[in-house]
Parts: sequence; C-alpha cells; structure tokens
Amino acid sequence: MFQFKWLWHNLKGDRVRYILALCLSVVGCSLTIINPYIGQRIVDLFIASDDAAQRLTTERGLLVGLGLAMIGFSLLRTGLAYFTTMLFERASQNLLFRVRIYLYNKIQGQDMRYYDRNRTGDLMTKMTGDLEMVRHSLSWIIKTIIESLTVFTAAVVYFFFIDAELTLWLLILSPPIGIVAFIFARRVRPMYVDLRERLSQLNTTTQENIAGNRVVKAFAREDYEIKKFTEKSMNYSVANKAAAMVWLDYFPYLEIFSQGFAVILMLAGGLFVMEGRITFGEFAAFSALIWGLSNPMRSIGIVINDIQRFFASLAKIIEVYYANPDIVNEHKTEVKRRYQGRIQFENVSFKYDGATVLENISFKIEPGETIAIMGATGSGKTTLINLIPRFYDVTNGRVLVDGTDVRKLGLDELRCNIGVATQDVLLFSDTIDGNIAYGDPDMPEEDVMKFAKLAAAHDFIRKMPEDYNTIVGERGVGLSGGQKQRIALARALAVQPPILILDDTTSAVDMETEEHIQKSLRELDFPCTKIIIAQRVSTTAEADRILILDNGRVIEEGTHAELLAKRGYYYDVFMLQNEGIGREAMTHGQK
Ligand SMILES: Nc1ncnc2c1ncn2[C@@H]1O[C@H](COP(=O)(O)OP(=O)(O)OP(=O)(O)O)[C@@H](O)[C@H]1O
Repeated sequence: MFQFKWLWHNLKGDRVRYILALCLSVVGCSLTIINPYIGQRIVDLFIASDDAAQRLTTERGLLVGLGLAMIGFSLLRTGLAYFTTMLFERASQNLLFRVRIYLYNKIQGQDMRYYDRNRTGDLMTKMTGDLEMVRHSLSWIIKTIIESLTVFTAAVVYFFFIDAELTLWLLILSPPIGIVAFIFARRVRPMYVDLRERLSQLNTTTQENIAGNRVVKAFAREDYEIKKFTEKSMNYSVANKAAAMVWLDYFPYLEIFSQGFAVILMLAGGLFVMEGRITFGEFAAFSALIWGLSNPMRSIGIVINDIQRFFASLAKIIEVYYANPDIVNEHKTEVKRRYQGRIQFENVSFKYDGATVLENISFKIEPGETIAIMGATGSGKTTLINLIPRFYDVTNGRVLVDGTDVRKLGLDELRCNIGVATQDVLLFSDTIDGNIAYGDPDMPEEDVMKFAKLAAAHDFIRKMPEDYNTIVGERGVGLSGGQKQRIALARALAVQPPILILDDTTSAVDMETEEHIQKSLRELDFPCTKIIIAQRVSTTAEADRILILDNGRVIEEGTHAELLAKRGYYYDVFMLQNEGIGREAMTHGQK
C-alpha cells in the first residue's frame, strides 16, 4: 500500500529502531500468556487437586518458584513495554522532525502559483495537526494494532492447546465482530475526510482573522467575524459529533459481542469443567486470558477512527510532499555572477489561469537606466515586474536579463541580482537592523545605517526606543505605512542589486521624503537599473523613460516631456495631479 511505503521511506534512519520496537512489542505481548499458564499450574497443583494440601508442604519450593516466575515475567513485560514505548516515540518523533523540515523546504520552494492556490490556514494545518496525526499513528495506532493482534493470536494458540472445541466456541463471535467493524470503517471514512476539510477551514478563518485584525477593528466587524468563526467552529464540532455518533451506532453490538466472550466461556467452559474435559486450572487460564480476545474488539472502534483520521491527514501531507513547482532552479551555478542589469521584454504575454493580463509587451532597458511604469489599477504593472525575478513564467514571449532568457539563468543567481520592495510590505518580527540586513545577515551596522539613510529611514529609526535594535512586531506592527515602506526600501537597497524593482514603494511617504529618496536613488554608489512603479508624476518625472500600461498593453512610452507632448494618458494624469498648479500658472499667464 502506497501510504505504508511512504511511511517506510520516511522512516529511513529509524527503521531498525522501529522494527525493533515492533518485534519487542510482539515478544512482550506474547509473554501475556505466561502468567495465565503459571496460574493454571498453581490452580491445578496447589488449589484444585485432591492432594493440594500435601503438595503445599512437599512442593513448596515449586510454588514459590512459580510465584517468583509470575512476578519476574510481570516485571519483564513492564520493562519491555517501557522500552518499546521509548523506541516508538523516538522513531516517530524523528520521522516527524524529518518530514516537517522536508515539507517546510517543499513549501519554501514552491512558486507563486502554489501560494495563489493554497490557503495559509490549510498549509498550517498540514504542518501541524496532520503531521502530528501521522506521528501519533506511527507510535500509537500501529503499536496498538500489532499488540492487539499478538495478544489475540497468542491467546487463541494457547487456548487451542488447551481445548480446540472450546476455543472454536469462543471464536464464533469473531466473524460478526469483523463484519460490524468493516461496515463501521466504510461508513466513517468519508466523515473523517470531511472533518479534516472543516478543520482546515476553521484554521484558515482563525489565521485570516488574526492577520487581518486591524481591518476587522477598523470596520467594527468583530461581531460579524465572531459569528463567522462560530459558524466554522460549529461546522467542525457538528462533523466531529456526527463521526462520534456513528461510532455509537456500532458500539452496542461490539460491546455485546465482546461481553459475549465471557458468557460463552462461563457456559461452555463450565460445562467442559463439569464433564472433566478441562481442569479448573485450564478454566482459570481461559478466564485470565479472555480479555485478550475481547479487548481488541472493544478498542476496534477507537482504532478505526484513528486510522481514518490518519489516512485523511496522510493524504494531505502527501499532497505537499509530492507537489512540484513549475518554476525550478534548473541552471544552478557554483558562483553567482553580478549582472549588468540589461532587461528586455520580447513579445511577452501572460495569463493567470486562462485570464490574459499582459499582451504582447516589448521594451528594452539598458544597464543603469531608470524606468517608471504607470497605469490604472489592475493594468498589470505588478504582474509585469513579477516576470523579471521569475515569480511567474511568461505564457508567451521572452524576458531577457543581460541578453539571456530568465528561464535559462540560475534562479538563485537571478534573484540575488534583483532587489525588490513589494507593494505589500512585509517585515519580519525581528529588529529593524535584522529586517534591513535580511539579504545579508553579516552586514556591518554602519552599512545598515547607510542604506537606512538612503531610504530616508535613519531619522525615524533613531527616535525609536531601542534605535536599530527595536523589535518590530509581526508584519511591522508599530510602524506607519510610510515607515514600513522606507525600511522595505532600505532592505532592497542593502543587497546593492544591479536591478532594483520598487513597486509603489513611496506611495505612503510625504513629498519631501520622496524627494530625498529620489536623490538617493539617483546617486547610488553602485551600478543599478531601476524599475519604479508609481502613481505620482513627481516620482516618474525624472525617469529615463516612462511606460504606460493599460489593460496589459503598453500604450505610451517615452520621457516625461515626450509623454506630456503626446497629450495622452500621462498628460491627463499630470494635469489631474497638478490641476491647482496648472490653473495658477494659467492665471498668472493671463495677468
Ligand atoms: N495571483 C493572481 N491570480 C489571478 N489573477 C491575478 C493575480 N494577481 C493579479 N491578478 C489579476 O491580474 C490583473 C493585473 O494585476 P496587477 O496586480 O498586475 O495590477 P497592477 O497594475 O499592479 O494593479 P495595482 O496598481 O492596483 O497594484 C488584475 O486584473 C488582477 O485581478
């Protein structure tokens, strides 16, 4: 079975430990028949025999020996159980650790499309609850199954040796129990698949709510969110109860059958003792071991439930385990080169799941040039720049960096050559220093400060309680939008990339600060091609060229002056943004 093959594969390094644990479990559980056997001897020799009183004096040594053997085997079994539990725990925890790291690497290695399709809450469930379920299955469920089967088999074999007919009478109950268990398992399985899905929805809602708590508060939608969460929680709870209730449908039958063992033993065994077919001691041995037949039947429901949970969780983990990104680093390089920064788009088109977003785009950027991209919201600006570091691959055409198709460059080399400040600023829960030096953790503090100054962030950082060592909260909590943008800019500059991409990075900063940033960008002390997405004409005016995007097409291209002269989209935006100034100038002119 594929799932077990997968487990076996991932037990690599702990296989010997795990097999040893299974073997010791079998040995330990087989020993359960020894004490009933000793008990049988004691009853037959020293309690039920005609000369029992005499034996107590003549064979006292044997009695003491049997008593000590009972204690000894009990201790041995306890010791084995302790040791095997330890082995199971170690092996399963090691597997959990290995698989978790592997899955984390897998998730890290996925491309943007994967993140578009998978919800964070679902991925978190896979990395936590599902993995823990698999570990639990390995250390507990499989162990329980093996132990139950061993005890059951050992008891049956021992019973056969004592009396085959009485054993067959007892085993009469096994087929109906097997049938009930089979029907139960078939009915409950889809319920656990559904349950797992509901858990993932619950976690997604929780994650989105916590991450988006500011929006919730800003719109005073706490009640709505609580209601939404309660609904998801209720869904999960209802599904859980439904699964538990199914078990209750079958539980009475299994319980009755399990108790039936004791009844059959009492009736048939009693008759056999009266007929002299078995001794009192043998009857006592049956009684002492009958739990070995009934207990596995009792726990069958719990085990089946856990097995279903295990399969539902394992399926989810295997999904991540074998998910392969479309964009992979096929051209790994030993040494990462520094690019010149020449960029070319050649008839590039791009679709998101069938929807065309960019169409036939061609342009060229020479090393060191600054290109501004402007266009209405949703026109495809972010999508366009996402194609340069290969966050997505083109649908048609080519994106070339330094004359080579980006698909033929080493992915890590390519990305190391590009500094990006994204539109949604994400800072890590770390110090400001750690955030700026994210691309190069060994960066000296003076350099961190240098880049903070270039990004106009130094002054406000200085005013923070612990300067550069101030910890910013998750996603940069504690900073204003403009401050976050400036730290993100410093982070992008700090890698001194030959290609710098700024996606609306100065939208939240004031004009004066923007002026400072623009001056810094003009005077960078390393060669750098800059692509700046911006909505403000003040940001784009000084670019070497401006591209205007509309509905995924370049509709205008040229310098500030050229585009103004064209009197197209750029001119309209310019007039709109400078309406006041324009009117004033006209009034002055008329005077
Ligand atoms: N991950 C995605 N999956 C599917 N469609 C997407 C995805 N990201 C963007 N789109 C769609 O692609 C189009 C272009 O989006 P894009 O983010 O590139 O626009 P933009 O010009 O950067 O907009 P803005 O100025 O608002 O940032 C939009 O219609 C958007 O809905």
